[in-house]
Amino acid sequence: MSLLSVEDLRVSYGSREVVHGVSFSLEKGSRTALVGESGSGKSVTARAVLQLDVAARLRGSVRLEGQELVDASAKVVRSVRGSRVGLVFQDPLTSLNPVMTIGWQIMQPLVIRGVKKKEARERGIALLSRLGVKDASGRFDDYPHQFSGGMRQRVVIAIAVIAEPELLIADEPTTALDVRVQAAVLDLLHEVAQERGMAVLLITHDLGVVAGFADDVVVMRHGRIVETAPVGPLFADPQHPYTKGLLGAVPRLDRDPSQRLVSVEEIEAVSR
Ligand SMILES: Nc1ncnc2c1ncn2[C@@H]1O[C@H](COP(=O)(O)OP(=O)(O)OP(=O)(O)O)[C@@H](O)[C@H]1O
Repeated sequence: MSLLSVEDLRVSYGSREVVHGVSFSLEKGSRTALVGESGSGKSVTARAVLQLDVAARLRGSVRLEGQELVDASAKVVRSVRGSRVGLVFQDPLTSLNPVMTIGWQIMQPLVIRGVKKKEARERGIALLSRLGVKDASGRFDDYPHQFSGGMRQRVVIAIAVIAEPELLIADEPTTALDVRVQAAVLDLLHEVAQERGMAVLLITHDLGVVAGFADDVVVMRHGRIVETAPVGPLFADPQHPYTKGLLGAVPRLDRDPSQRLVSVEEIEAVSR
């Protein structure tokens, strides 16, 4: 049985349907990237998995290890959120509480599950250190404003994974960071996911980050999936014209410099 199985998921806001029946699945411990240009429905799809948006009306099926979430009670969905499925969003500042120490925030998912404070603290410091924060014990009682953007995003990841969820949904987790920090944070996320056997659904518009991170890629466009493939075949031999266009728009060091990049208008034209 798949860890996450999404079938014919439709999402509407009022009378406007923005996701038109998407289906994909994630196996335990696997990493899938959901890619597509801005507005293609990636975030709406990811948020629908955990019903984070009260205004969204869902149809279809979202099952976590066979358990249907679309028509589940709010209590069931709440119990899945944060414990079985962790979440990381783009902006670490809005994800953190500015008046609580980062240590307190990292410990919370454990403390509310009955772990003693001393143990929660030790596990929090070890995880923060694993995520590349130097002097993690000395900095555990700092406040978010005392951390740089890259460090804050490590804190957000620590909060999301400390209770060892089976699945992490990471929506553009590094977009707000500079390129060097982006790569470091994604590498760490990859390592921590592997160590813990945690599956990851990574939402990104950046195909450059997909190659080193994901096993499988789901390409969305205009609220539909246009292609699903393992990462190797997708990069080597994309089937859909839109995917070809997306790949053609990625700058590569090994590209023949005499060839231009493909523009978004050209992608639109070729896949219309
Ligand atoms: N709360 C909302 N109410 C109404 N429409 C929404 C809402 N959230 C998203 N949409 C619409 O759904 C469509 C898909 O948006 P979504 O945010 O999923 O795109 P995306 O692929 O994640 O793009 P981006 O990378 O820019 O976040 C867009 O047309 C957007 O305007």
